[in-house]
Amino acid sequence: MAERRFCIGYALAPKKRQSFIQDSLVNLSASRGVDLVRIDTERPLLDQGPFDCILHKFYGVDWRKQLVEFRLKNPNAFILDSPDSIERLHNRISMLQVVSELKIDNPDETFGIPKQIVIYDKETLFDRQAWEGLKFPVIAKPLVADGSAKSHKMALVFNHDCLNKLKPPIVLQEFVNHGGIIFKVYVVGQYVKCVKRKSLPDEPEVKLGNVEGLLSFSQVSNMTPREKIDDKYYKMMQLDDTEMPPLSFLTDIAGGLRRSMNLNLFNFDVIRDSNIGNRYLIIDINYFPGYAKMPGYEEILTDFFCDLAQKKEAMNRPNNKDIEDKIGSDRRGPMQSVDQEITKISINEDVGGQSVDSEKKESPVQD
Ligand SMILES: Nc1ncnc2c1ncn2[C@@H]1O[C@H](COP(=O)(O)OP(=O)(O)OP(=O)(O)O)[C@@H](O)[C@H]1O
Ligand SMILES: O=P(O)(O)O[C@H]1[C@H](OP(=O)(O)O)[C@@H](OP(=O)(O)O)[C@@H](O)[C@@H](O)[C@@H]1OP(=O)(O)O
Ligand SMILES: [Mg+2]
Ligand SMILES: [Mg+2]
Repeated sequence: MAERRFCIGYALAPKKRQSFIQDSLVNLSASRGVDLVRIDTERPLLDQGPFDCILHKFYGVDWRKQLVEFRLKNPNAFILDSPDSIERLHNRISMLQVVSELKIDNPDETFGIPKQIVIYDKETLFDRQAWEGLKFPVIAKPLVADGSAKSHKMALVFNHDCLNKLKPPIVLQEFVNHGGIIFKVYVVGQYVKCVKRKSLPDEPEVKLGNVEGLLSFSQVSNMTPREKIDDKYYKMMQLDDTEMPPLSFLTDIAGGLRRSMNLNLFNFDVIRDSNIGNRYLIIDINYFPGYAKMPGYEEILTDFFCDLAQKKEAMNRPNNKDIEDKIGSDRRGPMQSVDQEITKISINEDVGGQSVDSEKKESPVQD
């Protein structure tokens, strides 16, 4: 009998396709029965396939409609992840709200988010009352985080004098000294991996190079060669002495976020407060981040795909009790909970106003 293969269609922007779809991943997945097939987003999705799973980081009203139609025709296929769930990460307030609601019992470490306010118009920007409780310096971030270049344009603001340079809607977030190092925590289903990266230096140093009361920057922790973050990178960037946060702590946070956001593929940025050594702050969550920079990304992603394939196979069997038990004893814990999340997809038919038009989105500072 012919081998049953699991077909994953991917819809990714060219930059993401280039970084993520590498031969090493495609070949490893293929050797384990998983085919990665490019979806031509210029053609109707329903004319392509068949697909057991759709992997996407692609936006727009039309794409959402196509996913709704695909879902109706293929009720047993997985869609990673649901556009509604991803949408939450496109707004820097709803993105971090989920962190504030998370409860984790940990005697040794605490976590939260920096103090922040949202400003929708210029009037409120100059209203001192709106700033109550917020201390300089602050980071002005565009409210929208849709992946456009503008949505990554930030500004460090040191005083009230340069506020006219800011363009609402923005989030003003207190700058927290964190020793110039950021932890990026990658989540792939139940798998969690933390890496270190260079970040903004602490306040006195960052203030030095600034004369105007405002310092613009963009994707500072992404200024890294497009290669894997490994020990060589840590040495080169002088990051090797920095202690990682406890992995069990990060895994608890990752699991909590995964469940409450109903997402499988994301990363979150964590900084450690220099003044309170065991206090961690989550400052950003990104959908489908740059996994290719994660050491061993091919194995990690392939394991995840194979888990999906196994689950699909189990779902197709008339009596799947034994298989469910087998998957349940998997080394990464029960698949059931992950897959309940994957299959529990609701795509809102009413997609008006949800599209992402990168050119129309504003940056926080005047161009
Ligand atoms: N509250 C904060 N305190 C100190 N530094 C911060 C804070 N918020 C952000 N930063 C710094 O600014 C950088 C960019 O911020 P943030 O991660 O929110 O932007 P982003 O454009 O969404 O990033 P990404 O490229 O990860 O999507 C961070 O990597 C970190 O170096
Ligand atoms: O550029 P890379 O592939 O490495 O991935 C980056 C990704 O860019 P891409 O999805 O457009 O490619 C970004 O997504 P958008 O916010 O722009 O949607 C964001 O998630 C970054 O945090 C990722 O970097 P990482 O945090 O993993 O270092
Ligand atoms: Mg970030
Ligand atoms: Mg981000």
